[in-house]
Amino acid sequence: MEVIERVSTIRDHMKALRCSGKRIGFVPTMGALHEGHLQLLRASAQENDVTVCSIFVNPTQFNNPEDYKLYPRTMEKDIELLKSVGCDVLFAPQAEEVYVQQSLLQFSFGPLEAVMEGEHRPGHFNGVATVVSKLFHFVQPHRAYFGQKDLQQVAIVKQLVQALNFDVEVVRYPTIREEDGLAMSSRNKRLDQKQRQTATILHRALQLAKDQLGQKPVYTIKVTVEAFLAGEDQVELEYFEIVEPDTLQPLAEVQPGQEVALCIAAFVGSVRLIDNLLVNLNEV
Ligand SMILES: Nc1ncnc2c1ncn2[C@@H]1O[C@H](COP(=O)(O)OP(=O)(O)OP(=O)(O)O)[C@@H](O)[C@H]1O
Ligand SMILES: CC(C)(CO)[C@@H](O)C(=O)[O-]
Ligand code: BAL
Repeated sequence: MEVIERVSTIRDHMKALRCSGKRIGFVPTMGALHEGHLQLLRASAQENDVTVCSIFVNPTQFNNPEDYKLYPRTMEKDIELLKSVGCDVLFAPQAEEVYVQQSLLQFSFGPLEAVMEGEHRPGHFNGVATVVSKLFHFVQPHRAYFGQKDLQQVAIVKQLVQALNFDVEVVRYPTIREEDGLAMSSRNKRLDQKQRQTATILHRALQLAKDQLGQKPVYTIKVTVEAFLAGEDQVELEYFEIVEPDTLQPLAEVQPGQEVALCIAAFVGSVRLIDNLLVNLNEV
């Protein structure tokens, strides 16, 4: 596996690969890799000639400085894991090179960024859109893989690709979970043993809501989920929403046969976690 730090080097390397007719798959990450990331990488390795992974803890998408400082960084172990799944190129740039000047770019995603992560993490999607645009320019992938765990991020990236005419196919890959249902996430590494057990409450809350879908009104389901989390020590619910899965707009009611997304964000101790479930109302 090639490990590349410099922007000029990755540009030259990718240009050469594209010119030789290779199909390029790309998995952007912030590192501290886990099985969720590895599945995205395996899918890319299977569906493309060359797989590139980026590891870059992007400062502009953190609305909370403490979250940025404490974000897990495990580069040596990450390199071993990348080799084990057949990744061809790791791009791990320095922030000074990605941001040669303070970023002044302003994106606007309209209603899509007015809810959930966009509402609760001001500036977050502007930082994501900025860095994803830069990474797409550097890597020039044919396909880019993103996890369903960050459902709103996938929708933002799809809108970005359309708005800027990037010639990139965006693939949404299903959420990979621990055996007890907790969605894998790099931030899980910051949970202590007790909090790690408690953290399954996000998934349990989504299951509880799913069981009531189509039987109880949306408002009642939301109140039930709020009460479920309110009873738990060290847990603070930020939002629970039932939304349309593409526009991410909250639904006041649901119809038979409709596809909906159940989305949740909550603090467990000081660690903020998110999760979601896609549900077809015909199947509940
Ligand atoms: N459990 C998972 N299943 C599938 N994809 C995942 C999972 N966790 C993360 N991803 C995807 O991996 C890519 C890189 O994510 P990132 O490096 O931020 O890791 P993360 O585990 O989401 O960490 P955190 O949420 O703590 O930032 C994103 O597209 C993300 O959606
Ligand atoms: C897409 C991404 C790598 C941009 O920094 C990040 O938001 C992530 O890891 O999901
Ligand atoms: N995995 C999404 C990136 C973030 O939470 O900042």
